[in-house]
Amino acid sequence: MVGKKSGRALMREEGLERTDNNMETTSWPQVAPINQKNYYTEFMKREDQYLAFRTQEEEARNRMIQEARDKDRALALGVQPGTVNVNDEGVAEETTASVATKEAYLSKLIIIHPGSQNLRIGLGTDALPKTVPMVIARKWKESESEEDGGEPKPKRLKVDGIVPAAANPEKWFGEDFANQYQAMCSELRTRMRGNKRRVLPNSKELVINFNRRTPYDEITEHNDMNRIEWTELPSNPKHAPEYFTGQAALRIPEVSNPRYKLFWPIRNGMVNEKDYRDRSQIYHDISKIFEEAFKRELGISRLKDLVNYKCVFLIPDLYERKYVEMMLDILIRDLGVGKVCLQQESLSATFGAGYSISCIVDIGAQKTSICCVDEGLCIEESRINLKMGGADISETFVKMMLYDHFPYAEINLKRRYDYLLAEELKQKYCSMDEGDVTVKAAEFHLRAAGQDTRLYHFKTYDETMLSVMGLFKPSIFEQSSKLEGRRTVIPRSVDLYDGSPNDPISSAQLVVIEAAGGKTASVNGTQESTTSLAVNSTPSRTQQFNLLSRLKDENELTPRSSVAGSPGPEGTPNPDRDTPLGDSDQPLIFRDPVLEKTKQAEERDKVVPIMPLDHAILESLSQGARGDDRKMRDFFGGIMLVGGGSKTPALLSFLETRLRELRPFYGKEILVGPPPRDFDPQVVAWKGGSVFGRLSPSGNDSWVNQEEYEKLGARILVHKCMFPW
Ligand SMILES: Nc1ncnc2c1ncn2[C@@H]1O[C@H](COP(=O)(O)OP(=O)(O)OP(=O)(O)O)[C@@H](O)[C@H]1O
Repeated sequence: MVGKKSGRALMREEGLERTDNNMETTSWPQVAPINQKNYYTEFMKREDQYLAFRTQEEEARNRMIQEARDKDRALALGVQPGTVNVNDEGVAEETTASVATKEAYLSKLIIIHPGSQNLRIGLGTDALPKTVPMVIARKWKESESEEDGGEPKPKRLKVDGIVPAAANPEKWFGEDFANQYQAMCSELRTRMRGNKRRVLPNSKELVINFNRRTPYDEITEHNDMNRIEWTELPSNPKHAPEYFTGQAALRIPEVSNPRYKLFWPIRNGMVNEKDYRDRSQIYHDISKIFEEAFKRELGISRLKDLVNYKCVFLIPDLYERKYVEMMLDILIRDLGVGKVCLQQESLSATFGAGYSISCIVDIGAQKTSICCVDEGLCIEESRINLKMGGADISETFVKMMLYDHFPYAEINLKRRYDYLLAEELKQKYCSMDEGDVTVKAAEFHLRAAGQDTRLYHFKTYDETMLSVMGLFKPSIFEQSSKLEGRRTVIPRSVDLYDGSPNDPISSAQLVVIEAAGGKTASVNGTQESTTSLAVNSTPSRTQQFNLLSRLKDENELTPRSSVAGSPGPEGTPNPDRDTPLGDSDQPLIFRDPVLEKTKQAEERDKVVPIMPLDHAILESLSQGARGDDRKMRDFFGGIMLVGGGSKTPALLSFLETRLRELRPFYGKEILVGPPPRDFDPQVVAWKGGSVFGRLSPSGNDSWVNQEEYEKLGARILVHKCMFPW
């Protein structure tokens, strides 16, 4: 029987071999293996397999059903619901019913724009947001001004162990500051002379002499018409509230019983790791600030009602993933908001202004962000985040005034009333108009809890302009503490699969960091040499993968710690590691991509990215235009300044002139403007969030609801963000 299989063999093949008692070995049905060559699967290939899309579809279906029901009900009542009627003059009018539905929708829409200094919050029905300080005061053993042995801000340097006497304030801030300040003064004088402005040689002396010898006047409390209402505490300290938020926190007397300390949970547009020791405290502080704002500013007294609300939340353009994840968790899980949608600040500012293409420069309190926006998208590579802003201007203004014998020599920005005073003086007197650089008389009231009001008279000269000029010469700003505590509380975000850092970074930001790395102070205050952080230095994922596979194929994987080309044990070259690959004579260097990315991220974290504002804008523009001259001209013609710092008088025209000087080729095409229609630059981004939130649910698919968040957490953002997550 050659060539013929036995019956038993056939049965074995089919799995039907029977035992001696003639029964099958298994009762399980035998499935023939499928041909792997024609293997095909639809797994994760259709939208309906993703929870995010499925939920959207379900919602759309439910909405349609609801609308049909509403329509039927309205027809039964004799009104035309949700339609547009054409009136006698042929003008389209929305019916009362549809307007009412819209109103109801907007009254359940919350827009939140948090900042380092201010929180802007409002409902969809509000024309403008409410602004509250983004601060919380908690019961503490000492107030912030008593910490560090009462070290004042700006810090007065000690000479031979003691702070120089008030008669010598020029020595308070060190030689470096003094030299820079003097250089800026003479530069300004030269510039003003060049612009045919009158410069009196003895202006500085006039100011110093006046400030040195003018005493203050005292006004008794009952004669002070504008006295401050301080936050009242119960006489029994045991009954004192655990915390205060917003304006009430700023108005707690310094030496209260019990003591309170102010915490600002956001710093430079990121989580404040300098003043906090653990993540949960930051989390709860932010949550409390939002909760109080919901109650006091929006009138939502019961948190459980928030489930019926939607929230548009504005995040920085160059956000940190951990920051965004924390905010989302606070809103959805801790506070119970029904739906949340994330929106980038610059994009939102263009929505608020109604521009389709623009370069947004947002000068806030502690950060200045720059980003080119084109057709509803932030151009990723153009995003820049500079760690400087209005707070630096305030501090530098105070330093310059003190240097020029400011009569209130004890000013300490860590004290609440002094911080508010500095803000007031800056906003009142600082300007970028050269015409304002004259000797001017000024005055202020110093109002501190428990003491009589003092009326100070003083004079200013060029301090008012030079402090703002710091935006163009940021080395005059105090940088030493800007990186304090960085990465001590919140670890860097890493990729779920390979563990490499995955916070977004842009080419423009890398250029800023590289430029700053060579000359700025690092965390420990020492000078660092420029580190190579250029975009091209990082191999792309495909390159890394190809290299790895080649290495694996050739069995040449070197251990992580050893690098090819480094000497062998006795300092001799290691032939195993120095083997050339293919035709190349170069030794193969295997770099662990994850390790390298981590190192680069660590290097970046050690540098304060500061750069003159005008140069940073040019860098962002060139990355945004990507070599397209027409785009470049469009961006140059639409530079919009927003944020509180942009309200400084004449800053726009000064910046415009600087940019035209730097790029004479584009000349008058360069236009720097405020938001249109006299919009407050501080709230234009919030307004854009409101515009975005008003889009009909079918036009906006970036809402994250509670159910999705419970199931997938922050991973849902991959499908929900309009920007790459
Ligand atoms: N009229 C004004 N002139 C000059 N500066 C002003 C004026 N009004 C507000 N500022 C400054 O603007 C800053 C606050 O701006 P803004 O509210 O945009 O900051 P933020 O959003 O809280 O901060 P960040 O953008 O850093 O997160 C403060 O430094 C404040 O002193």
